[in-house]
Amino acid sequence: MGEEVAKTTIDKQRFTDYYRWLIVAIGLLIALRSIRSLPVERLDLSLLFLTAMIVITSLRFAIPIPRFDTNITISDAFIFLALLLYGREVAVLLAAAEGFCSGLRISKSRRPLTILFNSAAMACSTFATAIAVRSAFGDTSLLPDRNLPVTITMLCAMALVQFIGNTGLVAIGLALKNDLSILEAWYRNYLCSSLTYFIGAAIAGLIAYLGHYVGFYGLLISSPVVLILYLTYSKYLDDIRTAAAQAELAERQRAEFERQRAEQAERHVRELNRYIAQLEQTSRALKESREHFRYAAFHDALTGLPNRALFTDHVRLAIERAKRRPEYIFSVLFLDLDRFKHINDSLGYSFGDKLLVATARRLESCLRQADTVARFGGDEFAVLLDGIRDSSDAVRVAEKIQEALSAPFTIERSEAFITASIGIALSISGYDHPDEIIRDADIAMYRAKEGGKARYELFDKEMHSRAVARLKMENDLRRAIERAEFCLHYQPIVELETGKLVGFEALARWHHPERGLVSPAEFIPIAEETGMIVPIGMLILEEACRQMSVWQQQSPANKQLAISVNISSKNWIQSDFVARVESILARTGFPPHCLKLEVTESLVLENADAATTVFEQLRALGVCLSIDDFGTGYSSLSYLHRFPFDALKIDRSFISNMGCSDENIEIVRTITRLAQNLGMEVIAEGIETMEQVKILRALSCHYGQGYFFSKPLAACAAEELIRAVNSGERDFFALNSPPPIGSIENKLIM
Ligand SMILES: Nc1nc2c(ncn2[C@@H]2O[C@@H]3COP(=O)(O)O[C@H]4[C@@H](O)[C@H](n5cnc6c(=O)[nH]c(N)nc65)O[C@@H]4COP(=O)(O)O[C@H]3[C@H]2O)c(=O)[nH]1
Repeated sequence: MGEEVAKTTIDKQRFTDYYRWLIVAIGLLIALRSIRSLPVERLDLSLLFLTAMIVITSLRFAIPIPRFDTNITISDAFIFLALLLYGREVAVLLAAAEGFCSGLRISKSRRPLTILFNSAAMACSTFATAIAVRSAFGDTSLLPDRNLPVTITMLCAMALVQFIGNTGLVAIGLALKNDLSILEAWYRNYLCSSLTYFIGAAIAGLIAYLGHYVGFYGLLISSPVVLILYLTYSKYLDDIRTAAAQAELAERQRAEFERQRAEQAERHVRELNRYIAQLEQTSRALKESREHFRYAAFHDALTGLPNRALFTDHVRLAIERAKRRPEYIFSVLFLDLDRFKHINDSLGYSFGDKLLVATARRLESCLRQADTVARFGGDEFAVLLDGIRDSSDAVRVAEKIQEALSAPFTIERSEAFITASIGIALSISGYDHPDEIIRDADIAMYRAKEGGKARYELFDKEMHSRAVARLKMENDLRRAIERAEFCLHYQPIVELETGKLVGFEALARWHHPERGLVSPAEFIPIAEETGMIVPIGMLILEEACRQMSVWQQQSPANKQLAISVNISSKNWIQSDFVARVESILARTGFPPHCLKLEVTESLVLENADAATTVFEQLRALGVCLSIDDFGTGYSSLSYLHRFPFDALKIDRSFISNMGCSDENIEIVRTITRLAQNLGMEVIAEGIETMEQVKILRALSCHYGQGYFFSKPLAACAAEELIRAVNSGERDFFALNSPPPIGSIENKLIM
């Protein structure tokens, strides 16, 4: 391929050279002919000057035309002048000379053929011009005699033929060399140079005309003016060139500036795009986190169920709908898993969490799409049944839930069984606020718990009244602590063998301003639930120790009287409980070994770890510990040896039933033996008959308390009892001896 191109190029060059040699040959012939016909008689000094001018100007001077790729060569003008003044032969020879000299000037390669071709082309074109002008206008030297339009036409014709002839010959050479059409080569390279020919012809015409009037020397004298004009024009061109260069430089600088600005703008756009991308990413992340937070704010993290806030919102919408459409009924079910704490304690919190998640899924499976199940926290769930017909629909769902939960849960290869207590509240009661219906469902759920758990209860107005009453009691209880409305009653504890008074059990009473004495069975559970038992328990303990200390000091016979005080687990799990007991003993001066703290077995088991530590510390103080209501718990016997108990109180239910069956007697016997084997004292509670005393004696039970000996007595009555026992006026086994009735209330100042 490369070789082919090279061959083609060589061929073209060869053809171009042939052509040039042809023109050189023609030009030579024309030149020879012109020499032969040269009008020697007309050769003068002016012609010599003209020849010198042509040689000098064609060698040296060419005036470039700004914006056009061509020059005005003054030598053209001198050739035209020679034609006008001396005729064809002189003009042809001078043209050949001019072509040769300008060839030397123009040709960069200085190739002889190029220089000769240039010379020959000038000779040929001048020859043709001379013939054409002569044919059209006759003798050219007659110029001054002609009128102006003819002169101008002739000069134009002269310029045109010379232009076409000269540029045409050169264009053919270029076309051959560059493989172009002649017209295209001519058009591209020489069209714009036509101007130089016309200007040359005009200058020649002008000089010839002036020469006619001022003569050769006049022209010679005026030539400095021409030179000045030339130099001025040349200077003018230099200025233009300088200005153009400056403009070009400015343009380049501007272009460079524009380029830099464009680059900067592009950089800015890129940076902006980057920022936009970052912003979009940040905005996406913010949106995601907003969604996440929104979800987290309204959902339970463990089960993914709606939380209380979202559930309340759904209930609010249901209430509004119920107000708009009276026939619309909805229901709220409040669920609490029974004994879930035991599952957590025994199988661990992680297991408990998984069980809650599984429970959530089972609850969902029991409901329709329109219903909402939420987790309120812990083991509490709530269900909103949307659009039901009546209470039977809600009951059916509650039963369905209980049935679904009754199937065993298999988690981590362990099986767990749970039940739920469910409270149901219906919208027909007319609610204004979501909290009200949720509260009522909660109340009903508590009722279900009280009723034995694993059941449901429908909320009714009576429950509400009870709840309101309970709330009132809570408030009253708070006030009771501030106003010290509590007092203690004391129930004697008797040695069964001898009938000797060994001590008392302190039992709290609340002296309510409106209701009179309130039983502890009523207010202690509320105090425990609300935490108010903590301050109440410590007040009672202090008062019991203070009172017993007073009685002990009244008589030497009383020195060994002990006091048993019920202590709630909420009290003894307080970190400073032991320290507080110690300070009470110090304040009241009561001997620690006469203080017996009674704890309930079920509460001990629920807090087994804390119990072990606290009980050992209490034992270290010298305080005795009794386990109360023994036998009512579910794992009574197994844990007895784990804790440092000094005494065991057999629950009243076993004692009162002893007369009914031998079985109960056997139970009491077993408990008594077990306690004695473990080195513990045994106290029977709730002795009401002599027969029970006899049985208990036969079973070797040490101590007893109950209405048979005395009801709990107010402090002054108990004091009277002590005095009567000490004086022998009172014998606990003498059935007819009048018991001091504990009707006198003793208001404590706490
Ligand atoms: N039917 C019958 N009842 C008898 C007989 N003998 C005694 N009782 C009653 O049985 C309860 C014995 O107290 P408890 O088992 O510790 O049971 C107590 C105890 O668990 C709790 N409690 C009483 N006072 C306090 C206290 O100060 N602190 C704490 N945490 N709980 C207390 O309240 C429960 C009830 O106390 P009370 O109403 O005083 O009821 C007392 C007492 O009056 C009897 O022969 N027959």
